Amino acid sequence: MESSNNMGDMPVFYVGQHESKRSVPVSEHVLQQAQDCNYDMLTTPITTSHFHSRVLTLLSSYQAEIEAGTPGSDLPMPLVTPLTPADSPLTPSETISQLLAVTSPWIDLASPDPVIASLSLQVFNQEIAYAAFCGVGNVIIQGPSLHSIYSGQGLPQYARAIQEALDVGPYLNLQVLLPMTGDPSWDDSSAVMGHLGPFARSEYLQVGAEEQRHEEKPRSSFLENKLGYPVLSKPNQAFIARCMRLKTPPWLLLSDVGPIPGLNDPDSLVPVADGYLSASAAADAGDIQSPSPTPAEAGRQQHQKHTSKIKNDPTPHLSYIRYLQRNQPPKSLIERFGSGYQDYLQSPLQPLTDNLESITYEVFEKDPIKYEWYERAIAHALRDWKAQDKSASSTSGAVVVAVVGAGRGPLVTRTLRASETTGVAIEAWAVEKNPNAYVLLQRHNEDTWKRQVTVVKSDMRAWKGPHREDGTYGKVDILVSELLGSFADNELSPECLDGVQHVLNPEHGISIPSSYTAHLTPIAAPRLHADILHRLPSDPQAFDLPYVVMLHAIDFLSTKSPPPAPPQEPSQLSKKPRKSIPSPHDQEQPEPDIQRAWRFSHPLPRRILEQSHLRRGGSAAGGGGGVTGGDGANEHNARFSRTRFLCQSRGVCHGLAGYFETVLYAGTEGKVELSTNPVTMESKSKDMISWFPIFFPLKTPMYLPDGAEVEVSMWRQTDDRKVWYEWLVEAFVELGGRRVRLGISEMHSSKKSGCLM
Ligand SMILES: C[S@@+](CC[C@H](N)C(=O)[O-])C[C@H]1O[C@@H](n2cnc3c(N)ncnc32)[C@H](O)[C@@H]1O
Repeated sequence: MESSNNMGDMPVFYVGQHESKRSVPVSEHVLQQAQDCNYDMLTTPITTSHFHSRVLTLLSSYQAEIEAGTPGSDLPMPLVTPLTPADSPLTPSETISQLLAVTSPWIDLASPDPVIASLSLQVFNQEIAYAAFCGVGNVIIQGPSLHSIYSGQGLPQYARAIQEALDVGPYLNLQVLLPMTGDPSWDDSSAVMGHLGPFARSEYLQVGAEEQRHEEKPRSSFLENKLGYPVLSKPNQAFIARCMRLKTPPWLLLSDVGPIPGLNDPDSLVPVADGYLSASAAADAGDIQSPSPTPAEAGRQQHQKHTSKIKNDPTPHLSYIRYLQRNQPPKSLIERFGSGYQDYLQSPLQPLTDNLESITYEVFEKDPIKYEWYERAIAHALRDWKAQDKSASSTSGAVVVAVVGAGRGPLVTRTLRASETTGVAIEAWAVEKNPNAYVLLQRHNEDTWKRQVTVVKSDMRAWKGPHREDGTYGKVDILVSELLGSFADNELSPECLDGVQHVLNPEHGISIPSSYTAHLTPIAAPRLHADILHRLPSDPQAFDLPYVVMLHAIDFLSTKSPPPAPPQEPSQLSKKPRKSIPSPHDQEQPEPDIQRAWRFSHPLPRRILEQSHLRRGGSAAGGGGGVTGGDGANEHNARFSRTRFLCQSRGVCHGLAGYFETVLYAGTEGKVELSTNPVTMESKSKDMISWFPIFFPLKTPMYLPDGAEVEVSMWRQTDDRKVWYEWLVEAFVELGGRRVRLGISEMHSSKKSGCLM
């Protein structure tokens, strides 16, 4: 279920109330009372217990005939006659669209017994049709039992029923309820009186199926803290926090947490669950794990005081949820900046072939970290240069610094500032090939840089270096560039920097960045897959392209920590720590296994560039040509990696998430680094917003069972005219001590839409 609110900095929670045995029909008065108590919505059953009894009577007469000896083959299917007024509390009204209608939880659409399945389907269809007729917008449907999910038995029947319901009520939103447990023995039907499931005849049940069903205590997600207050475990809090940061956050439904207070006495004053808990409840609400440090007597007193407070709160579960809402951490910078971009697929920029618009530069320049870190790196490099007494390339003795690919000039400003703060004199150059940005660079030089910079309009690969008065060209001591894409090298930084390396001081020259690495991990991303699938008819290459995307509704398939432990007793919860991604709002996310694919560093060793020049010339000494075409002059920038990931829990792989890290400068004062890798971004460049991750999709999603191993082959290919990526995913399992390949993806290739050099 998704709300369409426009979120500000704090998530908004829409909270509904559900009673599985609601005794009164939901009238306008009931709805008003619920809203006065701070619920946003209510559920209503579509049919009554009268209808339920009618269906049970029908079933028992059928079974009586069978027991009396009539062969089942002689009997027609029992037919549920149309609804009567006594069968449903619903009627078309003004308020109906504000209600969530619930289909009967006592049917079993997936039953292996054809009679039970038929009765269930008849009930379900009548309910759906009547709810749609009354003008209901949202219908909640009990999901198939976990037993059917795990055995696969009856699931197609269930799925077909849902498909039919979508035809019967084309304007209905159907929400399928699924338990948050992975225990297949959990039998939800045993908790519902008069459920049709257990009436299935034994000849239709698979051997052992009955034994697998255990009587279950009614379960609750809520735990009691030491003061008796209902609270959620840390993992559940983290799950809610994560969901509430989605572009369209889900609604929350509190199920069987007590009736709506004050219904019998309209004049009574009911306290509103405003999210301000009593001091003691609040102190404890978020921390059910801490042992009570108070002496027994004091604890007893406090408990008594608190119990009376809970008694005075008629909706403690709602109060707690509102408390969580009030205490959600504000959105991080990247979340605020990227809101609206979640799971929105974009084509990667190609700043080498295309000339960027001013607005694109403006977006880059909003990053509060990237430029700051560059300034630090430049300042470190200048201090080291001075301290190590290196000779500079200028005639004046100033260190020559060139920003290549200067855009609108933010890195030039930072370079000048680094010189000022370190007191190291520099000669500043700015090189840019975009003619429009060049206009702004010149204007900046006049207006803000006091003509301290020499601005050059040139492709950096064609730039001969600082032009001297005597007509010669000098060298550059520090070459500053920012040509990185979401997968590090995908905007052709290696090719551009190779092309400008000839201007670098061959002895002491420094490149900022000095190196960068690409990283990847397999992910489940059904929403992205569906989006790309929709594009396929108009773009047959849609699965052969990487996309830049702010990944949101995804799961990391390979994590470093063990899979979630089974539910623990509240008293055990303090023994948690698993390693987790240090994110302010989601401490419980296990750390994904994100592996390095490859690395580039600058400047390149002299001999590698020399060989490249030889190959470009096409001479015999340059070899027999490139393996993917051309003369192979750029082949030193081709890469291949094979990485292996263990996926503890089953899932579906829809593709690969890609990230990068870069060392801007590593010197005597340590390293200055940037990272978009979720594992290291907090420690290396927290709050950096310039880059979203990259996504390499798989055309055919790959099912992975528990414990599967995923092997990713990734290539960076080049034919001297362009650069492209190829990727292939394989899945393996251990069977009887042997490693068996379970599946292999197509070979994906972005060659047709490669990045032009
Ligand atoms: C990602 S933008 C960075 C701009 C700016 N340095 C910043 O950080 O805001 C890369 C810039 O490099 C320029 N560029 C890319 N390849 C280039 C090349 N071969 N020669 C000169 N400029 C280039 C692009 O036009 C663009 O302005």
